[in-house]
Amino acid sequence: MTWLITGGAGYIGAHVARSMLEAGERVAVLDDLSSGLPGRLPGDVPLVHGSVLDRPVLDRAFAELGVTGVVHLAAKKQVGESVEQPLRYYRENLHGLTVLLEAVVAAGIPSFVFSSSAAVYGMPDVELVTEETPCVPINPYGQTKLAGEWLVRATGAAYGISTACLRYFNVAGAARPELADTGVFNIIPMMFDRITRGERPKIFGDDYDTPDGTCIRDYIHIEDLATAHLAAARRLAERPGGGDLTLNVGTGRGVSVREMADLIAEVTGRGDLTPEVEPRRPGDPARVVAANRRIGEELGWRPVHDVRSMVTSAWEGWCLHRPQAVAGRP
Ligand SMILES: O=c1ccn([C@@H]2O[C@H](COP(=O)(O)OP(=O)(O)O[C@H]3O[C@H](CO)[C@H](O)[C@H](O)[C@H]3O)[C@@H](O)[C@H]2O)c(=O)[nH]1
Repeated sequence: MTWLITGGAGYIGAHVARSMLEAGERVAVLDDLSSGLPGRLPGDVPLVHGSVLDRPVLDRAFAELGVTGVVHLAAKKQVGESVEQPLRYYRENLHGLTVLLEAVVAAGIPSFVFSSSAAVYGMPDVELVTEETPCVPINPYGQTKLAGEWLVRATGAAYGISTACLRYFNVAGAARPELADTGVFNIIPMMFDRITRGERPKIFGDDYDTPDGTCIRDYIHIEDLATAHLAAARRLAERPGGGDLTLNVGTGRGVSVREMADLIAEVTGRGDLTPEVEPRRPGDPARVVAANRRIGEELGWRPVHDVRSMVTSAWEGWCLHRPQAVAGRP
């Protein structure tokens, strides 16, 4: 099989590509390089510079590369930006998916893995979020992921394509510093950013109904997330002809913002910069932790990395990508 990974030069995509290559799969990448970096990929991986919105590029790539399965990760993923620019998010995430699926159907490709998100659940009011927990997304980003799942399942059912929708929880860490996330959009890089400026990290709200008052999340190491894609892709390849899987990809362990801040202080050696508590950030659920039984049963997958290795590897990546900032810190 040859798997085409859309968005394969991105932070998550490059880790998925690496994991699949190491397991002996044949991989090619399609990326518009709007945020992806070609240097994240081994030189011998075919890289098509193009968008999932560009049907002729897709048709050509499928034919020339002999693509037999797609792992679709190319998408916009910033919640705040999606509120400001909903049309852009619907266009890139949902229209892009539609064009891609049309090309998949036309080419007769039998397997499709879709990158979904815990954002589909919105503000879940449960201890552990199962795949049956109602999906009530609260921002355009989550809406495009939920509607994307519907579209993937409906297309799979209509055309006999085997599909998997993977709902990622909070992704963090890096397999190697060069592959680290370069964005500053999530708690770990946001706290690194403050710390390297010599500023105190911020905690958005400590009056939630949780043991220490701060929000709880389920952080999943990017290498574990990548092996979940590998396992899903292999499962689809083994069972062609249709059928769909919808799976949470999380650890089942909750970590509070306060615990994360303590760990970050320890790893960066800046315990002197005690966090400052800010008001709650609008739209933050108190607790989002995955039930991960289904993915264990379906794919035999389980996470093996802990939160400390996520923070440590993310910090190594941060230091590599911002050497001056880190060297110049007070
Ligand atoms: O400097 C910071 C940054 C974040 N937080 C807090 O840390 C928690 C995690 O925030 P992130 O921004 O890292 O992640 P979210 O849980 O808000 O969002 C993530 O998970 C969502 C699904 O639940 C979506 O997938 C989204 O794209 C992804 O970034 C939140 O309580 C947030 O308020 C802080 O206290 N201080």
